Amino acid sequence: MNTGSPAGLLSRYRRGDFFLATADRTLLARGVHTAITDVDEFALADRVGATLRDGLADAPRLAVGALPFHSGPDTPGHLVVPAEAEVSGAVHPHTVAWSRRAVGNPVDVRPVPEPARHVQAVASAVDALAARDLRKVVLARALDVEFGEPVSPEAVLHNLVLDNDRGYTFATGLPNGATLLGASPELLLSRHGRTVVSHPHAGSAPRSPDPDVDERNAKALLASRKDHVEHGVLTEAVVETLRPYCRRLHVPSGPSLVSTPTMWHLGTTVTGELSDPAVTALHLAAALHPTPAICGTPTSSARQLVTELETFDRGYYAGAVGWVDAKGDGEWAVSIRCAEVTEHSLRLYAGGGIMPESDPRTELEETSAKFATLLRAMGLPQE
Ligand SMILES: C=C(O[C@H]1C=CC=C(C(=O)O)[C@@H]1O)C(=O)O
Repeated sequence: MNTGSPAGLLSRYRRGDFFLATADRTLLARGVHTAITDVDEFALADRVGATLRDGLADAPRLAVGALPFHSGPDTPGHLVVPAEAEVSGAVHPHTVAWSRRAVGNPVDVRPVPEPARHVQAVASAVDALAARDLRKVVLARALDVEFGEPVSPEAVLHNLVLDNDRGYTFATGLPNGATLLGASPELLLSRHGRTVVSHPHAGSAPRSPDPDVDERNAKALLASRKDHVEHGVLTEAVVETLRPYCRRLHVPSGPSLVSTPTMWHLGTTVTGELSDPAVTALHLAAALHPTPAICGTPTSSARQLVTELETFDRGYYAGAVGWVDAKGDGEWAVSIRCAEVTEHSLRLYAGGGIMPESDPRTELEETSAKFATLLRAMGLPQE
């Protein structure tokens, strides 16, 4: 694998490439040596593992790509062994002097569904929680932004990197030719040797430009029983999934406050030591996905309710984006705070966890606040 300057990697990113910037690493992968798609995520992990282990004399020994929210013939898990890959240190120390890139003016911005319909869906979800014995469900909505001219994913990604000096800023090509790009705060799973880490996020409050309001929002989140229960459901599921794979697991006694430029969240860093070092990062990501951060509990009835109440297909939103190498190491972020980019348009996605106490209007506002990550990178005002 080649090394280059982190800023050089971002400037060389082009539509269709894979790019991931984290707190300590920048990865750019280009071209396709071998594409591997599968609707079964464990089969995908096995096939990718076998391809990488067999040795690739003429390609980097890693695979990059995306898992969808729900696999199907049109949205399979999709990984690529790239033709070339470059890795370097963190990009963020280099971005201070950069200026923003222009993205252009949209000709149309359309919520999907209409906000009033999302409010109704949240109210129906609250009723369904009790009727179907669900602890939590995550409902999302979309925002379609149309441009009169071809839109530049390079410019949006540049601005996302500039805005987000933490978390996981990514772009990846999808099997339908579109690009998924975003800046997620949430680590589904990383594996380095025997060490595995997951950083589940649930429980939200918007950031505010007014420091007093901002602090008040953070304190209210830390004190909110509803958000702690919502977060507890998630951490419990992550811990229960990882436990059989780990000979040691460290789980903090409670969540801590996590900030992004647009949101406050509750997050818990779960750290484990693998019993069997042959289990790859992609296999563990497949085991964890979909967590209650983006689906609900119990998983299958929550997923059923999502299908009934949402009016659009999530595609690769609320899936995972990342890489795995021949050793089985890798890093997978939950694909939230993201958009699917086609030639002339972006579809932005945002969701929120619905609990029995959820207020439909507040849940609508939470999704508006979450859209701000992408809207800001596009130079557009908050919805
Ligand atoms: C589902 C999303 O966020 C998840 C991650 C953090 C907090 C969340 C919440 O408080 O609802 C969501 O579980 C999204 O951004 O689309």
